[in-house]
Amino acid sequence: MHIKIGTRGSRLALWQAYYVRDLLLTGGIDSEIVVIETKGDKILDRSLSKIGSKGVFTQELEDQLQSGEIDIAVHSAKDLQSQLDDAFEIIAFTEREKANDVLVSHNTALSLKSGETFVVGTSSTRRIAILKHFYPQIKTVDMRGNLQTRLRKLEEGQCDALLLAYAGVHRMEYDNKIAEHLLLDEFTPAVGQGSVAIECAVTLDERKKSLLKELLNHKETETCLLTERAFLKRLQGGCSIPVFGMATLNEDQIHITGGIVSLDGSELIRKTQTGAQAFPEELGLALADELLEAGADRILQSIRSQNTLA
Ligand SMILES: NCc1[nH]cc(CCC(=O)O)c1CC(=O)O
Repeated sequence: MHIKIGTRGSRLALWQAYYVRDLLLTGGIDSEIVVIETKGDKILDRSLSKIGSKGVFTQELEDQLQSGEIDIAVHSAKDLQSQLDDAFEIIAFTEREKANDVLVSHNTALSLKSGETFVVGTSSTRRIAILKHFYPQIKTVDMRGNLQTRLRKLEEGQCDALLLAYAGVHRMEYDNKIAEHLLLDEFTPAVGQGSVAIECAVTLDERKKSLLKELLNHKETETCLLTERAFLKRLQGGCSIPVFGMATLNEDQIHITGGIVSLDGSELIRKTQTGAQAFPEELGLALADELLEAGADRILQSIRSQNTLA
């Protein structure tokens, strides 16, 4: 059997594709990597919320899954929208890396906790709103592009530090620039952060599907991500909405903590729920419902009206 792996061309995306290729090789399966450029890779000068975030990094990959040019598409799980088109499915989530965010700088003495004022580069609405909530002394500047581009901008002095996912920083071997590991109960990650999702067309050969699942899927991570993604789907949070959520598994219990922050950081709602491992989606939906009742509904409304005005 031979598998064609579709991926975007950034260094992090290629790392993910080679990681999947290695897992397949360990199981005796040969594969090749097909690099596909997406709209999100081409458009760097406008904010994602303006080009319409839905599928900008996935459309071209899905086109090639559908036509059979590639067997699987490899994504950072957090970049994959919570509601896939009916023609596609996620067949595997790889084992999650540590999911926390980190502060990255040439000056590794920098710290949010220090209370000092400095400039942080990030385009994530979640990170900006959480910074405003817990660390109002910090200034932020918009910082798009892949990790290498952002690090170059840091080097040029456009900001003092970047706020990034540990997983990407570690995979790109920039660990020596980590100034601070941020707390999971302040900077709760985006849903899916740290795991790689494997997508295929529902029509893919069943033999291929079951072998891919066996070699690539990490059961515990899958349970956590199914919980988180059901939660996100109910809140309808794309990347332009500061929703956060993270599930962990302890014996046969899933714990999920999740919430939402208003764009100006003034209001942050967080809730935690625990449920049986056998019912991840139900737990994610229950947490979302609890949040909606506790005021997330109102925050979402106000964010949506601000986004349409922008
Ligand atoms: N939105 C871009 C993106 N998608 C996945 C990662 C990091 C790796 C991961 O979480 O899988 C990043 C960069 C970042 O947020 O720092």
